[in-house]
Amino acid sequence: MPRLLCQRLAFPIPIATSPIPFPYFPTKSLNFPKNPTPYLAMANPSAAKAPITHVIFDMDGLLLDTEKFYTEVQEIILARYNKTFDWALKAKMMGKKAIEAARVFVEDTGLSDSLTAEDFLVEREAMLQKLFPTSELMPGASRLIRHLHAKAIPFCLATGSNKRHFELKTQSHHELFSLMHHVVNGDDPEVKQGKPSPEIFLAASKRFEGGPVDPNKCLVFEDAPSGVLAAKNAGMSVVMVPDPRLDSSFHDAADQVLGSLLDFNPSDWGLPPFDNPAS
Ligand SMILES: O=P(O)(O)OC[C@@H](O)CO
Ligand SMILES: [Mg+2]
Repeated sequence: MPRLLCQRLAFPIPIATSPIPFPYFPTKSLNFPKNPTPYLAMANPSAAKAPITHVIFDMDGLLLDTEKFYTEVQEIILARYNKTFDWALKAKMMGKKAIEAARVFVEDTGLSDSLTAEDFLVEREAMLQKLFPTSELMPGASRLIRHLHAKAIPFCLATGSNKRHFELKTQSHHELFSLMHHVVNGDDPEVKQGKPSPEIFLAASKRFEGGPVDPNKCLVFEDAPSGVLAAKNAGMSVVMVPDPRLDSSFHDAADQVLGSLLDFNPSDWGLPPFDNPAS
């Protein structure tokens, strides 16, 4: 398996050459449904990797530095119950639709007798609405989006965030996010189940010009284990840019792992190279 030396992480990162056997179930419990409906990949897993023609971006934690807001608010709520928030719980919640993440939160913290998932969402909403408008871009996000746009590579957004939260988070980044061909939100009618279901990425692939796009030709960028699984379950390739505090065992399913979008080399995926790689 070729090994890509990744400058930032300073250790070789394997690029998966053989597709992950499908249906793919995580090696670690990611709060998968009790009787998991096998998410059979839509693409033939043995097919050689087609060149990438379309890109699908995740948003929270990948393009915008917003996961810290969820953590901050959840720590405040847990402190009221003398409990602490940890990255094992974070790994299970991130990337999910709000109500699905809320159910994980109240169950895993043992609060379900005193706090319903719905009440948790109400409690955190006011605090999040103050924080979201201050959302900043992750390193490399603007450069990559503008590069793909300049080279006419179709790209879109598929985020577990609902439309209201999307608007709050992007309100000072309108011009950049307006470059997206389309946006699929977590509360989209076509998205019945959140990540790791492949639904949101399959819905996103359908809405490109001439869609649905062959999943084999789609490259997803994600930060969360649930998002990486969703991409693999959709038969797509996925570059993971995880928070350094996330346990590295959650990197296994990704085709490539980077320390930052600044480390992404489009040529690795048959995409046009940056005009000025050092920028
Ligand atoms: O899918 P993304 O954009 O990461 O959104 C997830 C969000 O619900 C917070 O974890
Ligand atoms: Mg994310």
